[in-house]
Amino acid sequence: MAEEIDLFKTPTEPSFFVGQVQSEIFNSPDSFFKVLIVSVEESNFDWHEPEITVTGSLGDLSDDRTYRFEGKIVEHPRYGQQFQVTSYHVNQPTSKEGLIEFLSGKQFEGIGKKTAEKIVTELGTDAIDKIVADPHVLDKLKLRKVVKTALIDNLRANQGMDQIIIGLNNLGFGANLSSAIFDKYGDETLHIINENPYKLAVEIDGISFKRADQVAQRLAIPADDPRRIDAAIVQTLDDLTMETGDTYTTTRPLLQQTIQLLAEGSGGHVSTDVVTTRIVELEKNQGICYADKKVYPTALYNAEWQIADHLHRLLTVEPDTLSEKTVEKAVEKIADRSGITYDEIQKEAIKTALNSKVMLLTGGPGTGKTTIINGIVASYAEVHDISLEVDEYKEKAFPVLLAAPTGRAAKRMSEATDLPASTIHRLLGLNGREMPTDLNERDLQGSLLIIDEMSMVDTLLFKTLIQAVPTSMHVVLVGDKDQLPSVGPGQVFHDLLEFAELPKVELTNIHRQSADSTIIPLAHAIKKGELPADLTNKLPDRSFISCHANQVPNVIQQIIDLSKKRDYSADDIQILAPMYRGQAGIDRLNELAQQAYNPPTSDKQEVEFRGQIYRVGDKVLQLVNVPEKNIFNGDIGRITAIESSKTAGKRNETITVDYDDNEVSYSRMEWNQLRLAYCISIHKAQGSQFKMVLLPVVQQFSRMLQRNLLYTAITRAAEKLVLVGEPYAVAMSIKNKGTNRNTSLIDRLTKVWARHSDLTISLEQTTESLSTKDNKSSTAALSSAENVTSQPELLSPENHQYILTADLINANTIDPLIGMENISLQSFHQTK
Ligand SMILES: Nc1ncnc2c1ncn2[C@@H]1O[C@H](COP(=O)(O)OP(=O)(O)OP(=O)(O)O)[C@@H](O)[C@H]1O
Repeated sequence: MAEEIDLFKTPTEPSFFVGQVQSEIFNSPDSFFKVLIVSVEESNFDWHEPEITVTGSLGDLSDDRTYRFEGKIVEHPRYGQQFQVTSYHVNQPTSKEGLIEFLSGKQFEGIGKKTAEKIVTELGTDAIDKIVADPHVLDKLKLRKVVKTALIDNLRANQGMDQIIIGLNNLGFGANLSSAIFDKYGDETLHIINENPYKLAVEIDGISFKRADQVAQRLAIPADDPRRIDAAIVQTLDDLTMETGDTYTTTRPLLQQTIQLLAEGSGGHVSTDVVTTRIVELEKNQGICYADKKVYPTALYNAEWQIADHLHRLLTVEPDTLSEKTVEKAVEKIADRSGITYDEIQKEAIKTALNSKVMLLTGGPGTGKTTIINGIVASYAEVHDISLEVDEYKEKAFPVLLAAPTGRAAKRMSEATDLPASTIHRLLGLNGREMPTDLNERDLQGSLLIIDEMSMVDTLLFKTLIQAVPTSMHVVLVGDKDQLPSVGPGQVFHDLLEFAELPKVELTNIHRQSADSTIIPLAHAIKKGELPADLTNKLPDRSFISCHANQVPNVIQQIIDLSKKRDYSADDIQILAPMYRGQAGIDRLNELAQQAYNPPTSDKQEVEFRGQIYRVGDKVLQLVNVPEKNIFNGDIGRITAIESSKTAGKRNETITVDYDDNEVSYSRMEWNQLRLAYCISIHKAQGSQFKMVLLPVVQQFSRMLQRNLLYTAITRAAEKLVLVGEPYAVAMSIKNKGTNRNTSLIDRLTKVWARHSDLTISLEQTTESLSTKDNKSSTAALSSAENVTSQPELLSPENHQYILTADLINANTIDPLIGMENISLQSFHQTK
């Protein structure tokens, strides 16, 4: 990829030339970056060739028009002199007379000389650029609506997109971000940015508050502009919830960190008083939410209520009643057919699933979750007389929907059930890059939905999923409650299991024979907080190699060498670690394993990217969801080909990765989606299992050492587990139960259920009153029933703001470490 143009550098006198596009050498499919050959008809620099190579962010240029390109000549080490474009436009008249002539020409219907004159007098000789950048500049000219629309449309069709790309370029955005911004806002891009550049931080993935703040500085937006402060508050709140996994924070961290973020931004420091006032104002306009001394991002606040509402909606509709005998018979039949004797809890799980609209199923490793998913699907098909032959559903939707949060977990689910399974994102038609506000309802089709690896599902994704479930559908949520919670905010599965009203079953009997596995008993012991006496013993399927953190690389090296002799390939072994840095960290171990499994040779292509070497044959990890290419966060593949700048030229560099026969090609711009995968983080390994797991556990990781992290890592091992490091570190993590995340889901569920039972009582009273013709009490009962809303707000708005303000003042004054100026009581009293 060409280096992105940085227009923040002090501009020197720009060079320009005028010419027509002759041919296109490169056109990036994912951004506006292009390389063109353009004729040179006129230039203000020394150029003696008929053509020049042009690079930069460019729209689709037509080859029968003449353009004026501005920018600079750069010397490319391989391709020689090139013209790097910073701005370009159709070569149009620049004199007043020429422009009037142009605008009153045939192509602008309804504009005569007089109107054209009016436009040029009002807007100047750069009228066209101004109109394209922001059509609202025409408002003051009072043109007829049809004329105005035709003018704008015509100008935009010819150069609207170009102007937007240039505008974005001028604001310092390179080809990639420009493309993301243009995708979102289209023709309105520059207008929206001019009106509120901070929208970029809130709505475009990859643009931070600080970046938006830089743009705002160019637009001379003052430091204490409400748009700036609001954006900083929202970003701080999002950052805090992402860092902690909580769905809310409190006023103190919000106030402190917002002030800090503003001070670090290019706009500079803002007083506590002003920030306090904006927090109150933003809350009033529902940009953030405040309840019970907790501050929520609006999307998360709403999501927790919506999850509760939707679960209630599903559960209030009775499932088709199945007689106990029918269910019993079906389960027996399925057990016979599969040759399994279900234990009592397993039977109960299948029966509960058949008789409940929503059911939670949890259990540790080897307790039969997969077995029971199969049992539920088969029994469901049996009692409802449904065929599970996929071929029979060419015309209609398959009735059983199976999904998991990661591609690998979905694949395992599909292999275990012999039925189609997909990621939740794919099921919902999401691309994984949506902002919370984009996540709307999509009705699913089918009658039974089973989600596996439910502990990985976060609040926003679950809300999107559950709202797409039609009321007639049965839902079974399966997971292991003791595993790590989701990466995104919330601990949905944990909270749902805590809520008494939801049907649930916990599988507790371990069915994988302990003779086959001592890994499973180890996992169950850890789950209970016990340190097994045989932890450091050498057992057939697990061992513990004691060593200091500094020795970990050496020991891992030896294990790899030994395992290679025993025919374990890099695919069979997965090294897991909780941290990237340090001697026993992911980066170091990746380097070492790469050298061991895939050392450089003269015939193997390799490239360097961000300090890491990628070589043909390397095991790599996909870091984000790209459903269009059928690859998902956590997928592991192998590099099959590399086109480096040496072989294909810098513009065509690619890495090709094979993910189980799905070959995916990454242009250089997409290489940041990849990482070496010999060693991956425990979080990334969730939802996957590996033949052999190598797990360094050292005190160096202390901050990360927690029981559920260790438990998750250990349960990834299907056949062999080798722990490497300090036994004391294992003891430490078993002891450290960690803390639950702060969420309000249980509270929302409780309130929604209580509200509906109140409502039932109220309605019963109403019916009774009506039947006794007592109009007075029936009116009261009706109004109390109607008054119940999804998000009960018992306080008046004024009281609510008063409490928030008081809370903010408290947050500032109580903590002597904040070191901020004391808040004046002005805003407090104003609100009061
Ligand atoms: N009732 C049973 N009788 C005999 N074997 C069983 C029974 N239930 C499960 N198993 C067997 O126990 C093993 C573990 O079951 P299963 O894979 O369903 O558990 P799981 O909870 O999904 O495990 P993991 O989370 O480790 O994948 C399998 O080999 C399965 O066939």
